[in-house]
Amino acid sequence: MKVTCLQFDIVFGNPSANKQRVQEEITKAMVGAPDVIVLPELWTTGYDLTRLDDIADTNGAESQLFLSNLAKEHHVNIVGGSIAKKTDAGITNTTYFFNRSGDCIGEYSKVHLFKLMDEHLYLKAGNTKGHFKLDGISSSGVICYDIRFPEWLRAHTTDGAEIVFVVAQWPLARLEHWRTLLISRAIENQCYIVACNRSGSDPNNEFAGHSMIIDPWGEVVAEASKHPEHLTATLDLEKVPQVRKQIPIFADRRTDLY
Ligand SMILES: O=C(O)CCC(=O)C(=O)O
Repeated sequence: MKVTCLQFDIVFGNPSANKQRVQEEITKAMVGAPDVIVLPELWTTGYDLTRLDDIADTNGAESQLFLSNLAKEHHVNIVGGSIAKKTDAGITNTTYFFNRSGDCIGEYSKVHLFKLMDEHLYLKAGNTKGHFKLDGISSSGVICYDIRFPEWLRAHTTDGAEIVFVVAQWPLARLEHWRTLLISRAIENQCYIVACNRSGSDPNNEFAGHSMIIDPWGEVVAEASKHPEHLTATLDLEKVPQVRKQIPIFADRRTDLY
């Protein structure tokens, strides 16, 4: 399974400019014939939280249609980063997953809101897991700050996830946390981690880039620079059962104690 993360700079508070950008980036990325394209967190609006009421996508409908059409047109699976989804219950930071036919095969709203970037003041937390099947492979998607909660990713891998996609706007100031947390989540869950971060900056933060693809042994298969780029790697999914057999941590867990 060949995966490409689209790491790019996001235009602050400008969904139409960002959509145009994503359309161009996906067209460019398809030259390498990936099976899966991954976008970063809040890629339509950026962290323009004070204006979300005006620029969030009602029911996520426009973003879903946009991504579904791209998936269909390019015959590619898309892990749709995340967008600000507005409903009567409030605004959530929501990711959608699409198969090659353009069907939406899953949806996940960030469950851990990041207070350091004021998310709790503008967003509502989700309450469900982010599972989906990608070309038959059990996969999950989580969002940025979620990676600081090992029990949340564990809950996905004990349900069977073999690939965990992470979409993010992770600041440069904590780049080493990003790298260490992602590698740890891969080692402890013996799964592939495919993590797509943005690059560039907004009025409040400079972002780290450094999208990463990590195998179930914790080896970094590919890592981007700080700058906009497409990060591609081929996942060898045989490695998941191999590593899980070699060190059987799922069987050895003491669920009677914790
Ligand atoms: O946990 C962190 O340091 C960064 C998290 C973050 O930027 C986010 O969740 O958007």
